[in-house]
Amino acid sequence: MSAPQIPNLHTLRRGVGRRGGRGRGVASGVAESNNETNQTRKDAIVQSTDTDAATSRLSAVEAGYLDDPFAKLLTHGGHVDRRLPLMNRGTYVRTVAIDRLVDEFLRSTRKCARQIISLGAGSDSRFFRLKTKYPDICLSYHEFDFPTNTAAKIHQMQNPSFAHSLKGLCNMDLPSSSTSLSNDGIQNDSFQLQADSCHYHLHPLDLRTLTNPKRNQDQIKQDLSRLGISLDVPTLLLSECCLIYLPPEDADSVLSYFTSAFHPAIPVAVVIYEPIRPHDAFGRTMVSNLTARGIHLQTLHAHDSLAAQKERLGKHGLGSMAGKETGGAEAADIDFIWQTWIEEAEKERVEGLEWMDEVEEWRLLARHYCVAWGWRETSDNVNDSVFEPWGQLPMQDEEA
Ligand SMILES: C[S@@+](CC[C@H](N)C(=O)[O-])C[C@H]1O[C@@H](n2cnc3c(N)ncnc32)[C@H](O)[C@@H]1O
Repeated sequence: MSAPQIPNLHTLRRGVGRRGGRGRGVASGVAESNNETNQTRKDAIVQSTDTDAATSRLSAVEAGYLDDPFAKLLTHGGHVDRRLPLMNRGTYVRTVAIDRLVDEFLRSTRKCARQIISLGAGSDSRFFRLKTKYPDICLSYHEFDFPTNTAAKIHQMQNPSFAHSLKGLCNMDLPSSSTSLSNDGIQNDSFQLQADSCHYHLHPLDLRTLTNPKRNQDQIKQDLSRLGISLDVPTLLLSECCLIYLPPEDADSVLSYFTSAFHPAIPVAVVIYEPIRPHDAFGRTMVSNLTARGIHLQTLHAHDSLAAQKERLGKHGLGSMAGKETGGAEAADIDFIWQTWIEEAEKERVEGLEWMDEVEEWRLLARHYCVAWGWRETSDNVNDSVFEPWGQLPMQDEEA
């Protein structure tokens, strides 16, 4: 959720604004360029969405919604103008919802090693927050993003205040060797941090390059092992507003690439956060506002509802299963999550942070973003289940 994405409610009441406008101008200009320049330009726009995400996070932190000392350190410039209250609340709910799923995953795998793979992680600070919250955690955390974005993140990390916080809060040191921080090195190699059994890997990689249909399962397993990804530990794959920017077939291939590499006996889960419901007035205006900025939510129409998101997860082998294999696929919108996942006292705290005039807009906006989560595992008994707590979360039954 970022400010220019919010449709103006007055416009909605009068009817949806005309499509085109600035978007058509941008589109025709781009069409005149050759394909490569065209793609580079489109990619640059997608890469820049990380600035929206990072500045929204920082705004929510500075307004008191979230406690995240790393948000400022990982945001270029370290300062943002305050977002609207409904934006701050949206960022808050999105973050705590994903944190809750991640926390349950970590809690139920506490006795063993586990792994999180974050697609299009951008400037996300989740790994550092987790390491601060669980100092002795045994976790491999892999982040993927375009080289431009991983380079920018490493640049932010080179700031002495980041190194200081990393040491103080996470008991981790930045590598002293300049090789892993050099501009040359980061284009090809992943950047790594390590403290005891906790590993952080930052991979500069365009995810679309993983979608080569000619690579067979053995080659994929070799690729993953070269990246340091283990195929024998419980793994959570996270796409927080990333796969939506890929062509639908590429987004599907990326999900298959990761989920199919694991043996069925290894617990595997996917968490996705992205917009939904593009067909109503608010959704159409949201899409058209983004199109005007050159941003195309490429998978939005393919996975446009809670049901479609669950079906998508089911197609990747995450969902209800027979016999020893168990699983599930669920989805809930941000409005539902705000109402049912957040405890009353915490809701009161959040509501007390800022006066929100735009309650109607908030609900509309919140109904157009969802979290979807799917899992599979093999367990004889509920006590061994990694994902049993996920099945206990309040579920949204219907498209309301
Ligand atoms: C809206 S930002 C979200 C960043 C982060 N997940 C968060 O929620 O704060 C989307 C991110 O996905 C990344 N992304 C989109 N397409 C990608 C691709 N093909 N390969 C790697 N990263 C990609 C972008 O570069 C950007 O950093």
